[in-house]
Amino acid sequence: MGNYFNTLSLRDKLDQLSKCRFMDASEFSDGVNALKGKKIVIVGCGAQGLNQGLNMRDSGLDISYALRDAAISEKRASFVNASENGFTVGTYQELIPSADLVLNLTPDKQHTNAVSTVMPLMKKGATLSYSHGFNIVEEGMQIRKDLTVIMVAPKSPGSEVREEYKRGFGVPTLIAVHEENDPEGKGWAQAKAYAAATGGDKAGVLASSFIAEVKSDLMGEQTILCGLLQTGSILCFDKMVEEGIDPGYASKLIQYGWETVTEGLKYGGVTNMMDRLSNPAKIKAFELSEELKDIMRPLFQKHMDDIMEGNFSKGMMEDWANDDKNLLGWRAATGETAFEKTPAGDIEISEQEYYDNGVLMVAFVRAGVELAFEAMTESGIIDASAYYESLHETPLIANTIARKKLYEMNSVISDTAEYGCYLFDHACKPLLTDFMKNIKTDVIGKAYAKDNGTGVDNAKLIEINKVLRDHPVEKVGEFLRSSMTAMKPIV
Ligand SMILES: NC(=O)C1=CN([C@@H]2O[C@H](COP(=O)(O)OP(=O)(O)OC[C@H]3O[C@@H](n4cnc5c(N)ncnc54)[C@H](OP(=O)(O)O)[C@@H]3O)[C@@H](O)[C@H]2O)C=CC1
Ligand SMILES: CC[C@](O)(C(C)=O)C(=O)O
Ligand SMILES: [Mg+2]
Ligand SMILES: [Mg+2]
Repeated sequence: MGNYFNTLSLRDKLDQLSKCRFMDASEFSDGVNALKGKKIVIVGCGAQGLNQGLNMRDSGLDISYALRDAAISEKRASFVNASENGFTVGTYQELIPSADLVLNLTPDKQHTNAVSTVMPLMKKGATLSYSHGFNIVEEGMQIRKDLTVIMVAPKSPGSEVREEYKRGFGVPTLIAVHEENDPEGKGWAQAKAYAAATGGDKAGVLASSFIAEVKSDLMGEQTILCGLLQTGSILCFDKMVEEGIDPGYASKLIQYGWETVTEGLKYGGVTNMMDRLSNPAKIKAFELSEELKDIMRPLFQKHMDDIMEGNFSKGMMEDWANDDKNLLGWRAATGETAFEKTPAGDIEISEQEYYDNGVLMVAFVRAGVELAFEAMTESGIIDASAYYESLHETPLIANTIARKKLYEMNSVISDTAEYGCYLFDHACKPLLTDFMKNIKTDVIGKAYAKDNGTGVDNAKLIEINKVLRDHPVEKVGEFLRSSMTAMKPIV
């Protein structure tokens, strides 16, 4: 075993990275039929395992959970989650041999161990599925040649996979078939049915590759999705308190502010989010985000390069082998931040006030979305995938912060994402020290002056609007959102 991506020629690498086709709704006309009546066994009942299973059962499929013996005998959270939701739960020996489709939804760190244990028990010709391709791409896991290997990767935390499904919508999903494991040619039909069963087809599905999924997923989660939201939360909170804003107000503005401003993003892209500001505030947010882009661009590019070259996965696997020393230290430090420890105050903040008093947060979101999108597409990742990984998923992660701050975000996302989030955050905060020295409460904590004495420079405003609307993330976003007809408001 070794890094599979690094064994490929440059030509093959580029070919795999560019595999990403937006699927037409008509390709899902067969719904879940390819899996109807099949025995589907999920290994692991955590963030993705439980929520995907609930959606798939509601879509009419036969779902049960195979858990480790100790999880059953000790009645661990996974056992309680599955059994209290009325699913059949059994040991590997009891459930895996008769399974037609096994969903490996254990943490990535455990994949080699879990797959090595489960694979010998799988019947000939069965299918093994992943929701993230790290084990295949970064670790080079080899799967028995009679087994079909597919991937159905929701571009969302597990909790939101369920919430969006209950709203009658879904989350964008990447599907793939491992080319080395499709002996019966049934992989694509099963992956499509699985994506339909989780509701993914309502939001948009990309027919992609394991490689394209891994490289884009790691980049999104480390930078804009989790890393930058963590950095932005901590810096904005500390600044407000330093400048005399009531800590309860500051805490609330951030905890719920990301969710509110990124709801505007989800509906109408960066353009709509920025349009929610007054014209003077929009000009200010644009200027701040341009500055942020210049400062943070090298860091975004470094993360993309490290992911592509395998340096990121190597470093994280070294931490796995070192009992997660870095991860656990970073997790503890996050729990000690003032933002995390200050409860949101019992103060009414209107939807518009989140925008008006959160100009810097809007600037962070615009800068992060555009930088992540640019770094991904410059490295060969297709624009639709980069859009889902940057712009569309940011509000889904923001929803988790609204529930219980950074603790909730970092608990709900995968261990891989959590590691990358801290790695980015620890590199990003020092980079922004000088930038933050010039920040005052006019852009975070209080409303930006409607007219700061100079009025609005029309020519400048027109130019800014053009720059925002002409960014490639806005172009592809307009196309992808046109098929999201079932999207429902959250805020
Ligand atoms: N978190 C998310 O929202 C997303 C995750 N993904 C991907 O989905 C997959 C699952 O991630 P996630 O849902 O976060 O995982 P979780 O950490 O939530 O999964 C925990 C589950 O895995 C079980 N488990 C842990 N170790 C082992 C092991 N060695 N053998 C068998 N079972 C084990 C646990 O059972 P036990 O009770 O026995 O400990 C528990 O049921 C990953 O590939 C991840 O990258 C993709 C998109 C988003
Ligand atoms: C954002 C992190 C993620 O990739 C996800 C929820 O999509 C993960 O691995 O948790
Ligand atoms: Mg992801
Ligand atoms: Mg991930």
